[in-house]
Amino acid sequence: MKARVGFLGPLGTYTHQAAYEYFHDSAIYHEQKTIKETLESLDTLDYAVVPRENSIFGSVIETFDGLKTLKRGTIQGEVVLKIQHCLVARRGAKISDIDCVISHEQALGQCQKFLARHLPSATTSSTISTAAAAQKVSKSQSLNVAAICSEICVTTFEGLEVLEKGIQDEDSNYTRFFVLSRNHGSNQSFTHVLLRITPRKTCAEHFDLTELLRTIDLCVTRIDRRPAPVSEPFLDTYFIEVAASKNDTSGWPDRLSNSISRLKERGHLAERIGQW
Ligand SMILES: O=C(O)C(=O)Cc1ccccc1
Repeated sequence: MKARVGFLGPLGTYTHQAAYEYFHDSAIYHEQKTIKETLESLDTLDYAVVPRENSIFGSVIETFDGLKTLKRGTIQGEVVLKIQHCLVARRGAKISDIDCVISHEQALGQCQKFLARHLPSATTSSTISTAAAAQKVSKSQSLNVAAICSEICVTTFEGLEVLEKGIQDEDSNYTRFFVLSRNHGSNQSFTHVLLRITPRKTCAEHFDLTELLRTIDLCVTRIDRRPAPVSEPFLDTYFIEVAASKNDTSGWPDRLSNSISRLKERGHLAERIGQW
């Protein structure tokens, strides 16, 4: 039976491309409206794919906000995609006609230099995804609005054409995506783990992040931080990615379990929300 995979839709998003890169024809793809809904789709689907971070614009906030309260599923893989953005408008529009550019905030952020140089007086407006922006331009009658999206959108939606290709601020533009699975996998040869940690409330003047990292005592490769889902002001949830070094794969699952136990002993909320 084919796996059922939820992704940030509609068809033509980069997340859709990342999902296809991972599952190819072995899956049936189910588009979801938002990143939050994509993560929640694990209630009924087997897998979900969401964007994690971009090499120009950084972490995808909605994804980490969704992971704060993830109820079902774990991260079991990642996909890295090279991203080439296009400026797309209704057929017949010229770049000088454009007074409004719409896209996902990540794509707008990755093309800031292009927009400042070529469309300095255009307004920008964010959409739920890049393909949602292309779909909106396709449905509109206006020649004054353009979307930033993948070239694929020109064949996915009617009446569109590419005004400019490769408009991202750096030629080298990559996005990492997480692949989540509804069921916990049995893969024992993982090299990456994502920990979700909400530190215990501290009476001290400052929360000591160095102490937290010392307690973990593993190779930390990424730290993301979002406000914790509690009413306490300035209490944060940390997403800490740890990786095994090449010559350290054998004992590392045990060292990881020990780290999590130590964190819990010190009163922190600590969970493993992915391993791949
Ligand atoms: O909107 C999309 O196409 C996405 O998949 C999110 C995104 C946006 C910009 C770069 C990478 C991922």
